[in-house]
Amino acid sequence: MCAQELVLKQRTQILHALCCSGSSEHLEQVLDILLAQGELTWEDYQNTQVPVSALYTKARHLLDLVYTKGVDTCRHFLAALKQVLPEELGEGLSFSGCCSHLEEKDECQNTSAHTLFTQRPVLVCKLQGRIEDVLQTLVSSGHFSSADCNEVLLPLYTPSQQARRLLDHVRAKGESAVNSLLQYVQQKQEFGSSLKLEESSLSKEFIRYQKKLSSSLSAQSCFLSTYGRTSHMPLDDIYTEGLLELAHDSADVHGSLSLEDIVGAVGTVNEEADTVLVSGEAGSGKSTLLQRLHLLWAQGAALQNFLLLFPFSCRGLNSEHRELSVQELLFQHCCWPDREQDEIFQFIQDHPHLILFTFDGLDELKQSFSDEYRICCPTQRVPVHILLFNLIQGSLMKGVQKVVTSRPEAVGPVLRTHFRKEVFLKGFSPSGIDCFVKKHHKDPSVAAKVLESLQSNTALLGLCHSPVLCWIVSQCHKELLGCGEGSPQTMTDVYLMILQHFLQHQSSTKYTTGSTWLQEHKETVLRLGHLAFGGIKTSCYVFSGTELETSGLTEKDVSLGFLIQSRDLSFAQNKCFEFLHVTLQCFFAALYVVVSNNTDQSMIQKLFELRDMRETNQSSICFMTCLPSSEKPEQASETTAETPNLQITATFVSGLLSQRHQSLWIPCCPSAVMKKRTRQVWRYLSKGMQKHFKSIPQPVEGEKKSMHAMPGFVWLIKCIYEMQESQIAKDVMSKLEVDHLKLTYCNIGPVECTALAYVLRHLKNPVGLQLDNNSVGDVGVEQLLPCMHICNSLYLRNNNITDEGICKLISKGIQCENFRKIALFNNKLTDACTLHFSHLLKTKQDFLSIRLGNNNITAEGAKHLAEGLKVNHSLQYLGLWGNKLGDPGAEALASALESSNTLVWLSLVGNGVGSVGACALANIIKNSASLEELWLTENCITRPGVECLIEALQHNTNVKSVWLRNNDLTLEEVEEMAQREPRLIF
Ligand SMILES: Nc1ncnc2c1ncn2[C@@H]1O[C@H](COP(=O)(O)OP(=O)(O)OP(=O)(O)O)[C@@H](O)[C@H]1O
Repeated sequence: MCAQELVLKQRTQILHALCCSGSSEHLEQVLDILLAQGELTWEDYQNTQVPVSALYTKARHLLDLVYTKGVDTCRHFLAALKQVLPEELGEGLSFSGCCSHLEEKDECQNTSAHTLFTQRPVLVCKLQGRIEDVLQTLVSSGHFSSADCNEVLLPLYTPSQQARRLLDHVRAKGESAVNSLLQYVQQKQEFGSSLKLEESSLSKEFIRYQKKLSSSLSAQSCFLSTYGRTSHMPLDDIYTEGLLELAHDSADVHGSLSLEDIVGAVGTVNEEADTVLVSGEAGSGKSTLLQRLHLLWAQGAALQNFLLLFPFSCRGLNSEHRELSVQELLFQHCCWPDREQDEIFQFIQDHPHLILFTFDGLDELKQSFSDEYRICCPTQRVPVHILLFNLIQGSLMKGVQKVVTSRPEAVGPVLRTHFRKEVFLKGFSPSGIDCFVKKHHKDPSVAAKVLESLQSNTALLGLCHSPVLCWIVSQCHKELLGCGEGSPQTMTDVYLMILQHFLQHQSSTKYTTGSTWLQEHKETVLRLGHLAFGGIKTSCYVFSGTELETSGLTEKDVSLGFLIQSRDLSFAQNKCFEFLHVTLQCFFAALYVVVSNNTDQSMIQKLFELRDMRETNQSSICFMTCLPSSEKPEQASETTAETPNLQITATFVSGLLSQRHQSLWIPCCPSAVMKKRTRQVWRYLSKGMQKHFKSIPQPVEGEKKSMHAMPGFVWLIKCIYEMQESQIAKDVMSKLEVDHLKLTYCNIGPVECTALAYVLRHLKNPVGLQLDNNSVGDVGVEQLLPCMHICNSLYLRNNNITDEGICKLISKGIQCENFRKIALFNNKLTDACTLHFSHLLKTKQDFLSIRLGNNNITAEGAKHLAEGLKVNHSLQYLGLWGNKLGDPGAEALASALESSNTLVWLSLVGNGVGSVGACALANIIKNSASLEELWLTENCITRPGVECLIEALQHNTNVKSVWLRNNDLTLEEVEEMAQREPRLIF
């Protein structure tokens, strides 16, 4: 069949292929090609591109046109179509044979204006992303006015349409303007020879490259590395959703974010920035989350608006010592295009919004962030960390979206200004732990036993919110289920369990007592410890064969499974190794510090004093000053990225020196040395705490003495907890004299709650404990119970607490003499919790304040509360704003409180109580001798409701204000009533 017949026969399919996307882009590309080939004249082009015509009309016009022009034009048309829509044509349309006899038209016209035609498709592609620059050149050369520029830049045009309008305008301006444009193009090095590029080869090569990149990503990310040699666990089988929250409150998000939300618009705080930060503690699952994103993209299951995804690991980038350009970075570190490298890179530059870069573990990068050295040229070669910083800031490859992961401590204020938003990864939720354990153990009876043992050991359950610890616990289920009374309580216990698990897995001997297994493997542990410690000191997480040899590691040591082969270093010539997880490296480093006879005595001092340096905000690296200069990393410009791992190491040192583990060391180490090391750690912890307490400012007269904890405080209490030495907790805490302890926004989860309770229970005097805006959760609440007796007030705003947590909290609180106030707004409470509060009110006749704002309490809950309020003679403050009490709820509360002689403050803001509710509440005003403030803002109250309140106020001089803002009243009503009763606040 000839081309002309084909155009006629397949008219419907061709029309559909050109227009079904709704965008005119495909049609315009075909027109560009035909214009370039001289198959269409400028007049033909203009007749087709009549601005007011619909897309289908234009396409039909083109089909008619090429048909009437004859078989040759039809052949060129079909070839152009195939070039623009190769995929489409593979499926629906077949033109085989008809495009094969294309002959290049020998054009001998040689004017510049003619070049605009012949090169049109390439110029359209190349000019995108540079339009403003070109326009500036044309304005400077006097060829364009600002009105011309505005016409080109009309916002309704897509970037490619802007490029076409630019070419058309330039053509209309004459030869000189055309020359000026072509000169501009020639000057740009990257245009050069690529002007001769065949568009068809780019699209084909691009698709080939995309496939290569996605299959390599799929291969890299389909298994989890922690399962290393023990088993191959497909990510799809084990991946469990973690808790993802925005760092900044956002009205449009409640609860956890989805993976796609990470790159979505939700929670954006800086519109100008292209980089999203995912931050989370060690082992919270940041790398795994990125791995999941990569896999989903490669499988075509998510992020499909990105055509290319380039994954980087900062750990891998540390080993790149060459200077690279962006192009080299992308192609050499991620995926090499077999052909058309420059064109593919040009495409990336021209379509930044279709590209995603991910950078895992910014905290592991040896150089700290600095924005001193700015570059914007993608072909400029610079050290890789400078490339990285410029990409993050957006001075390079503006518009490309980037996702960066890091521990929170490693991100300083300057770097933070470059983020579009920050998302916290908070590890597993309680149901996540459940789900993970069930996925890990295919045998449901084993999973059930593991979960049961976690429920009976809530300290361990708290630890399992961290995915890496949940993995260890699941991996060591045999040890866990067999350990009876000595079930792990601390992070150190859990890591000792995995140590024992791996060592015994390889050993033929079965040990019966704890001490023997370590003694047997002491040398191996020390060799691994030496390697780990050397790495932690210098922020090195990847080791060459030579480094393994220097630490004396044997093949057998390596085969134990603590070390795995690095996969980030595809460019490295030789095999490299890394620890299964960086926290395991910290653990081995700590083992080395504790057990080795060779460690410098001052090592412990350096580990613990590092803390002080950070607390006093000195960014110099104390620990590093002790190293030989060859081992020092570059001067940190902002934060010391390596500090978190030194801190974790120090925490493990505290745990390993605990009295509970002394029996492990007796056969390996002289006990005098161990005692000395223990005393040393004890001293530093004690000194650290005292220093912290001394920094508390003296209270202003009349105010309570309050301590706002610095992050170092949380770390110190975690070390004390790891030591499991109640004497040290007692010694330290007896010196703390404050009335209020504030730990808001301190990343307090269940693990930190365990440590807090461990030390706070030794305080001499009761305190107010403020833990607002953390991730305490029900498990954390349970962990706090041992220190409830010392809390006179507890503030737990925004902490994911449910009725279950409240049930435990109240049953303990009732027994605590000092406990008088509780604030729980913004949690997940429902009517079920009010039964417990009612019980509290009935039982504790000295309770002063209950604040339950922004939960899900309805009239039913109000009725339960009323039961308690009726018989309570102490409550002064009751806050229930932002619930759903309605008028029945208000009525129930009013009847319970009307005879209260203690209630001073009542807030029912935003509860839809209406006028009926307001009239009922007026009875409290009428009868109460204590009430001072009643808050009824946003309650749909109309005039009759306010009239009741006014009437009641005439009988009460004690009430100071009744807040009535945003109710259903007219301006005139407000004015009139405010005059009648000045205590009404509108
Ligand atoms: N979402 C998840 N589903 C299943 N397992 C997970 C998940 N997240 C983490 N894990 C387990 O925890 C281990 C540690 O997680 P990961 O390395 O991702 O943490 P990280 O936050 O990147 O740690 P670090 O900051 O120390 O590098 C993983 O190797 C895996 O075994």
